[in-house]
Amino acid sequence: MDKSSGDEIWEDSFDKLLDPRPQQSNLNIIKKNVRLSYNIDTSVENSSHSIKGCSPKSCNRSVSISTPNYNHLGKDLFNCGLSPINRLQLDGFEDTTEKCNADKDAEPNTKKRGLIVPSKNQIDTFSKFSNQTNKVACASNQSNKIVGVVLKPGKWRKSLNIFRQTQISVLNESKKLESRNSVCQDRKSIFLNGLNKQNVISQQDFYKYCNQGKPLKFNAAYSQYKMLKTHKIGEGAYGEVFRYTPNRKGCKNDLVLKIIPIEGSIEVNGEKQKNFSQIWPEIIITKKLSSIQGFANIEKVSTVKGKYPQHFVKLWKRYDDEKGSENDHPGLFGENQLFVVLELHFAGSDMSNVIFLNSEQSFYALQQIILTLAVGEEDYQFEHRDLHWGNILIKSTTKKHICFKFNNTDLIVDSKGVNITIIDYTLSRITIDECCYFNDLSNDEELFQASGDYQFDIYRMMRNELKKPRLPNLENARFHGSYSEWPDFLATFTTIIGIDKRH
Ligand SMILES: Nc1ncnc2c1ncn2[C@@H]1O[C@H](COP(=O)(O)OP(=O)(O)OP(=O)(O)O)[C@@H](O)[C@H]1O
Repeated sequence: MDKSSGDEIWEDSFDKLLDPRPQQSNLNIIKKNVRLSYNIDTSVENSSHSIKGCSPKSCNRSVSISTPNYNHLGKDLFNCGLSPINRLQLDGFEDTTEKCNADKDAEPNTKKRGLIVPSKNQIDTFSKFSNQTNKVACASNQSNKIVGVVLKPGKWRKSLNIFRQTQISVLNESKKLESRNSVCQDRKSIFLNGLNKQNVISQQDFYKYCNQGKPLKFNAAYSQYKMLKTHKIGEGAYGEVFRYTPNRKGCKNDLVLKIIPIEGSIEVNGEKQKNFSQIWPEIIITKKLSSIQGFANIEKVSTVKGKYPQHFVKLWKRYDDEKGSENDHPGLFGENQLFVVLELHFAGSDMSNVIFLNSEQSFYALQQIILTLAVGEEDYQFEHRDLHWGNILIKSTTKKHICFKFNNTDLIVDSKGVNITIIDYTLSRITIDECCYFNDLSNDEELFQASGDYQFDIYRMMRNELKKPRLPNLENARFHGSYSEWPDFLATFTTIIGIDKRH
């Protein structure tokens, strides 16, 4: 906000907190040109102010943005059907503000958990245009709006899978889409500058990494007697997550098990199971980042074999009854099924389910997120690449401060009672000893066609950034998509905290 403009009138304690902090600017952690908050505080809700130099026209935003940021600056404040500002409306989404004329005669959209399924008209339009361009134009909409797969904000992979399952006949009409799907589902981890043989991790190498000679028996390794107060707390497209208190002395932390089926031939949750090589980057990344404040703390990785233990199946059913699961029933796994189990420290609830007590708390949570990313990037050229609020966990803490070590400099941030943890490195990238581990996102064409939230615009914007000519070396790869994500992230984040009146 331009202070000379007399706009201080709109400033509140939250904006003041966003003044660049000299220490972090000097370290290049906070860029000087990071956009400040748009004052999405409670004070702005009943106002219709604008920010100097950033009128909707002068903002120069792409017409494909489904959640234009400038909406909350003008009279359309909080009136965008796709905006996270109206997050609660998204579950039963009806886009009343930006309907395509072509939709007028369309049958109503089918709603399935977590997914806003496009109408037949939208899909036809999608198929028609997707062969020509990766921006799907809506015939009657002058603004070239993306109408591909409309996904719920946050975890998108399951929604995408459900879309594939439910719309399979329509997708079959488009050969190009069909072939993209098969490529996409057979996603491969790629080592940027590794040798070919490094692409393949043998079972034996994997077991060795887990300190095992062979897979353990699932039922015995995770018998219910070793675990107290076990319950399912979450799920992803790749696995189930259970929380428990270890039944052993001296173990202070609750742990979570992330159980991921691998190497099997049956599809699970609409995805082909990963093989050892494909899961390898996630394991390496999790282990490497584990010692950095703000990343998930891992206790151990193991490989187990066998049917899903009955006590986990019961907990899975309970979760399904209470909350509804989008995943396949784990009873489908046979005796020979292999699973990789990640044992992580319990790190709290994801941000979409947390209500901050005040603006300070949310601001310091943001500081923690930024510093975590900064340290990860500095130490390992880490990029998360899917950092939506479902992948940020928040836990209360009695510690007054959270300490980070950035480039041998200690940085201390107030906790304000919250501790953040960044999770889910499925799409992340890391460089260790000159070897870069990542999943190739470029095959996930539908992800770049998705709309429904500003989150999906970010994916497109990042892809465009990466398409810009550059030298194929690591230094360059590192430069792209680094701190440049922050302004948008910051804007989204401040939007999010503003909308839910969390302060
Ligand atoms: N360390 C943890 N502490 C607390 N909850 C966790 C932890 N790790 C995972 N979870 C919970 O489990 C859910 C799924 O975990 P995660 O995102 O790692 O799975 P995934 O299969 O990789 O997801 P995706 O579908 O995005 O690929 C999270 O959203 C979160 O609610």
